[in-house]
Amino acid sequence: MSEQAAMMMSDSAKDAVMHMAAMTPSPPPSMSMSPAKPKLDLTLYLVTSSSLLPPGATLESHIEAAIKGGVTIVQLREKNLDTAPFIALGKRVHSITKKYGVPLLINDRVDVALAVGCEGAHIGWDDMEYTTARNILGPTAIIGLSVSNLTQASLAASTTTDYIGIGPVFPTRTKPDASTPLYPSGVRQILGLIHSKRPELPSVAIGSINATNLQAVLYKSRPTEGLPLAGVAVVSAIISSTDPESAASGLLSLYKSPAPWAPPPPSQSTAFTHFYLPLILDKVVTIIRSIKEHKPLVHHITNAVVKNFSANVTLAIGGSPIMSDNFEEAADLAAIAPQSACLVNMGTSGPAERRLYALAIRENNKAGKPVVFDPVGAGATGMRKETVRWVLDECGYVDVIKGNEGEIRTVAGEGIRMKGVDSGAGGGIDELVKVVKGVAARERNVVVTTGVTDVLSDGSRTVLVSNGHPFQALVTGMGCALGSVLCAALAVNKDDKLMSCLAAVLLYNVAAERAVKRDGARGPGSFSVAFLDELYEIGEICARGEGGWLDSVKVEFM
Ligand SMILES: Cc1ncc(COP(=O)(O)OP(=O)(O)O)c(N)n1
Ligand SMILES: Cc1ncsc1CCOP(=O)(O)O
Repeated sequence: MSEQAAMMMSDSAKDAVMHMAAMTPSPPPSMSMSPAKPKLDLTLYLVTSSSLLPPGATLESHIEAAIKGGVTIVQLREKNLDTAPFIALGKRVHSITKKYGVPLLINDRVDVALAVGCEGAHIGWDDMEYTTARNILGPTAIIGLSVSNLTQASLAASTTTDYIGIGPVFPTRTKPDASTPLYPSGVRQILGLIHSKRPELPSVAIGSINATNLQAVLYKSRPTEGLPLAGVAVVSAIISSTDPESAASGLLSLYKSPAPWAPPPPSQSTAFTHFYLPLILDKVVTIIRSIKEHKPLVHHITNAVVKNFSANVTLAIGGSPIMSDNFEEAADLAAIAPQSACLVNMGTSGPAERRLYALAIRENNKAGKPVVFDPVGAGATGMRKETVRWVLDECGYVDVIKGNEGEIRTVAGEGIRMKGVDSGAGGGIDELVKVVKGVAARERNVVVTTGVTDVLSDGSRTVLVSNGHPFQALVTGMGCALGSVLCAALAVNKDDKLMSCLAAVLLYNVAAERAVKRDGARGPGSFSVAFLDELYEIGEICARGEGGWLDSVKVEFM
């Protein structure tokens, strides 16, 4: 179809042409858009929307600047243009993209793509059916398909599409009619499904991706098996910028650098790989000694009930506690100390606290400082469930989630209701292990579940710890203050987060056992004082390089 023909045709005539093309089993060579399939690099995918340009900017100059900044593929997505101006714009833009060897695709309008003679089209579920588009554009055109759920992903992966656009990842103002946000965990599920159907098929994510969340999207969406995202697609992050070249180069450099919270390659964190107990306990001692040596800062965003006890626990192990709910110092606190971590405990949270969690998590992510999230009472109210979802889906990355069984089951999505904030009970330990592993794999972090037997997992390695004492359940703040110890251990040992958590849990629970053996620990009150003494004492023992206190550990590796 020629440019003129496409411009002059009514919609029904166009449909008729498309329909005829659909009936054609293989396209005549003249319909092919280019002799060979252009190289597809989805790394940084610019999707346009002229309406979002800053005042005075032109789409052409913006696209050229963005390509100079590193954009690898462009999609012309202009919802309000009639056919003739759309084709004219397409031709102008194509003359730019061709200069840089960057493919240009047209959104929705296969006829416009054909008239422009560009490299292909991107089509959604309300647009032309894939086979029809392929028949019209020919085998060498690049054609991408949108998917917003598993059913669409399954259908799209059974076509010969060149790539899949998964979205929206987050809520976005750019596409008011977009489906429910998938968040990185939903993208991950879709990637898993695509892998099972077409293992080589590349995908990009789209929907409010920007410099703040790009690395979290990449990291959290990465499936255990199969291809990770082949790129990210953005509209406003580049189009609305007054400096599109820097916006693009900034995104590209974030894309190419490892996330600050990503653990080093496995060869550097060997200690926990073979579950060799003496080696592991050696490492536990080293971590506890290191807390005393480096006095890591633990920024507590925690509930009023437990602040005092948490500060005392942090001090007893050699850390440096700061309790701050101040928006204005969250960024400084994340950056100020060479070794620090942030505890986000949602014990008493409301809308203001939620905004603070978001800020603190982002600032600590940026600074490469670990974040521990304690979803206190997660299942108790709708608001708490929503806070959990929001922290995990929208606030960036949390390195560790720590909670009791009921809380972790809620995080897993079981939605059980809890009475107050005490532990809920579920099935047996094997079933709990499955849940804990599942959450850790989904979030790509470490999950610590406290109970008579604590279950720690990073999604592939799991360890059970059965130390501790029933008095722990009778002291307010005892569960929350474990978050402080986890933070201190993570701050001094980021290489193997599961190992840091194990060190914290062993220190905490062995201290509890030793506390009840002390003279005078008659009940919860005297126990809590003796417990602080024991935390301190074990730190001193570790500082001397001694590991005898670990003789009583009850750990099982799975
Ligand atoms: C790369 C990429 N992925 C998804 C979309 C969304 O396409 P669609 O569902 O057709 O919605 P509109 O863009 O037409 O509003 C996309 N455009 N690009
Ligand atoms: C086209 C599209 N498809 C899903 S979300 C979206 C819009 C993305 O725009 P932005 O990057 O500005 O959120």
